[in-house]
Amino acid sequence: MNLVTNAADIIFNLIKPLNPQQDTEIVDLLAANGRILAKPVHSPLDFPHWDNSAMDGYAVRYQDVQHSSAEQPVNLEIIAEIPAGYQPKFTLQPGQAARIFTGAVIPHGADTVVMQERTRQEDNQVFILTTPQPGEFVRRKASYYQAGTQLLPAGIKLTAAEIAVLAASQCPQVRVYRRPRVAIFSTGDELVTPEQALQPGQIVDSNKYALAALVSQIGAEPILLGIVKDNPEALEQTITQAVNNADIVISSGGVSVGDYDYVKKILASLGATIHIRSVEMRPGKPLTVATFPQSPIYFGLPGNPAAVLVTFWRFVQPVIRKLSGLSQGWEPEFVKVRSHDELRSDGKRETYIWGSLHLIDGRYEFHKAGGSHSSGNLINLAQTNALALIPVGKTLISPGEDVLVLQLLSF
Ligand SMILES: Nc1nc2c(c(=O)[nH]1)N[C@H]1C(S)=C(S)[C@@H](COP(=O)(O)OP(=O)(O)OC[C@H]3O[C@@H](n4cnc5c(N)ncnc54)[C@H](O)[C@@H]3O)O[C@H]1N2
Ligand code: MOO
Ligand SMILES: [Mg+2]
Repeated sequence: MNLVTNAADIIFNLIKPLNPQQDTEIVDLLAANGRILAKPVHSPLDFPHWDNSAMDGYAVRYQDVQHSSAEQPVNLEIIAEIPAGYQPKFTLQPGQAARIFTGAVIPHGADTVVMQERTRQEDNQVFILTTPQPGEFVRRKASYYQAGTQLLPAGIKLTAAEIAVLAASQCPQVRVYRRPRVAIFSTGDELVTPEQALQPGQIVDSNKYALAALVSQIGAEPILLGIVKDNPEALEQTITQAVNNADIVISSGGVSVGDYDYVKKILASLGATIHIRSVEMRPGKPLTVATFPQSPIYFGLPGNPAAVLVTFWRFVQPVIRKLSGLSQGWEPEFVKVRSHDELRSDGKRETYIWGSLHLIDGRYEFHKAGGSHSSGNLINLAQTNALALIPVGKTLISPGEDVLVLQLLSF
């Protein structure tokens, strides 16, 4: 049995990210939200594109106004007005000012803007009531970004700010990694779909829905292969179909030691290399991880619904994010917070307890979900957003004590 951290090392090292040459596609910027940039972007534009004003006011020559004050204001002749969107065609001479507005181009000769609240205008004269800083309120050409240098590196996730940057640099389309394809199926003779009437002993296949939501939430494409009976031939057929059509395969159920738990046997018979057979964690002990030559990775998640969610968050989510081309930040991140409740474990396996983080007086606090923490109980996982971790060897975390928590970020 592997410790959780050893299992994580083994699993995360199995993953090679998608190929930046072959595994990419071009998408419109409006469809790029959440996608991973596959190629660094360089822009031929400087930012700002030209010297421009940060304020509504007057463009002046600093030399003219360097001794100006409310008591002894310098007055300048207003020779022009420059709204945003126009290129001034004159050069400001000594003793002159130009009326200017935010975003408008600074005329030749001017080097400083005085905001209008610090001036007084009379006809075509402006009185400067303070001494500005040299260059004040001028947004200098190329001071934010220099044309030709790297604007955005490959391997980052595109969200609002990155998409705005790409739009501003006139990239209406962008090359991103394709979405990883993730095949999902559930195993078990007892499983039915939510539409089917339940017969005695049956249970709805909720794992499919949990996994489909998790996979799409992190930007991958779920391929839903349905319910497979606890039958070696059926399993063999579905596993073969899955590994030939996906980057990652996720099954749930059938990985423990029962007579109908066939997944490990079938994986071995199909020539897979099994890297993980069980992990010292609760829930999730019989987690099984294998690789096939034609597919990066197979996750046999334990069937219990809570085990599915916990093992997905701890192992599968980072794998999908690493595979998807994210160069940084794909690993699970634990934060230390105060526990509001008593948390208990038998101390034998690393234990994950679901609950939620609450902001109390500016500090996060972990609140354990009420109800049963059995790995068969799915109900109280609803509306949780964090998993608290009790390490091997520790049996109790008291209220007020620090605890490590995995935040269940949606993306
Ligand atoms: N003798 C032992 N028995 C068990 C052990 C053990 O070490 N020795 N481990 C237990 C642990 S821990 C877990 S976790 C489960 C894992 O079992 P399997 O992965 O073999 O899963 P199944 O037996 O097929 O199902 C377990 C449980 O989950 C329900 N289930 C299965 N699939 C779904 C689904 N798609 N949607 C909703 N619920 C599902 C299933 O009905 C069972 O109740 O093994 C323990 N046993
Ligand atoms: O690992 Mo199992 O999920 O504890 O019940
Ligand atoms: Mg079983």
